[in-house]
Amino acid sequence: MSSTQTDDLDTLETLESRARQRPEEFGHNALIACDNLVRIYQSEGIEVQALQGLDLLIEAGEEVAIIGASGSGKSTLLSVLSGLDVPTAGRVRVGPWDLMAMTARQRVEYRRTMVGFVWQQTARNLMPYLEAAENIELPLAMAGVGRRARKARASELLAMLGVGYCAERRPSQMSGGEQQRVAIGVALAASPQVLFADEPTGQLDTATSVEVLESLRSVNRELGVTVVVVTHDPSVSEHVQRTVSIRDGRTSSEVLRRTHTDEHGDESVVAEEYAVLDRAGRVQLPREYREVLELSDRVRLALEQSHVAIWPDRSPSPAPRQAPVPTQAEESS
Ligand SMILES: Nc1ncnc2c1ncn2[C@@H]1O[C@H](COP(=O)(O)OP(=O)(O)OP(=O)(O)O)[C@@H](O)[C@H]1O
Repeated sequence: MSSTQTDDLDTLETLESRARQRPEEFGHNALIACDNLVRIYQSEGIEVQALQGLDLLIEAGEEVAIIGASGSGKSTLLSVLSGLDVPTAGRVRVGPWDLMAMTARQRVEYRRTMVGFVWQQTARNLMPYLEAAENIELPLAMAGVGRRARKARASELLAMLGVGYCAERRPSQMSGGEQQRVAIGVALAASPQVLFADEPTGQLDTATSVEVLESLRSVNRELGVTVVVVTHDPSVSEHVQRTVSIRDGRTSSEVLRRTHTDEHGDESVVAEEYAVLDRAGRVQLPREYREVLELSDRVRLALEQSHVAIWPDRSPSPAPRQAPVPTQAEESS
């Protein structure tokens, strides 16, 4: 066999083995991966697109707030992530669970073991006729955990959440903030990897809200649980490392808070805002920017050394470095 033939065979084998390999899934390292999620509701013959191709990756151990105006799609996203609703299209995975392909039984198992929930309405979180410790013990009893282990888990969680003194109180004997902190304990009873909180401070005053948010932070730091808070309240972002904004059913921007140490060793928290670039290269420009520069329909793009510039269509032509905007055929090639 000539060397050219051998080379050809090698190439064929390489090609075949490459074809057999599955392409790496979007966000395969993330704990939560939403890939191009679409959720369309049909209501009286009218279609509402609540999620319009939403991409979101959350790593294990993160503490994330998802914020957005009313109608932006937050509750829809939370229903999907909590296994209550199935999206119309796209992919969604939480840990090993493919939420698009779960059976009804798997859905129950997922909700019982993988994730915990805290809802806005305190009445939805706690049994009114049970004491705080009994509320935490209830899901453990249902899972067959022995009495002594249940009691130990309840007092450990109540102490960590700073409400050990409420152990023998019923919900009606506790403040709204205390009830929500006990609710966090109930959500954590079965040691889930992820805690979802839907407007957990919606019914609380500012000072009490801060206490509840600090409790969520200690859950994240001390137990390593990934915490996802969904809210319309932008001030929540001051209490979490990462805030993802949803607009029109898509992630639009993110704020990351990092601790910065200066040359004197003094620490300060720096918050930086980022726009989200989706997998197709789309960026949503903030409305304020669009309004100030009257950007609409068509804009000019230019590739600079370290950034991309955007001009309104009516402005004079930018410098010759202007990047050619690829045609659709070029983009998809
Ligand atoms: N079951 C449903 N049937 C029809 N339309 C729905 C349904 N649920 C939500 N929608 C619509 O989908 C869009 C997104 O709603 P969603 O509740 O997810 O937003 P949200 O950001 O959680 O709002 P809010 O903060 O007010 O709860 C809205 O236009 C809403 O009217």
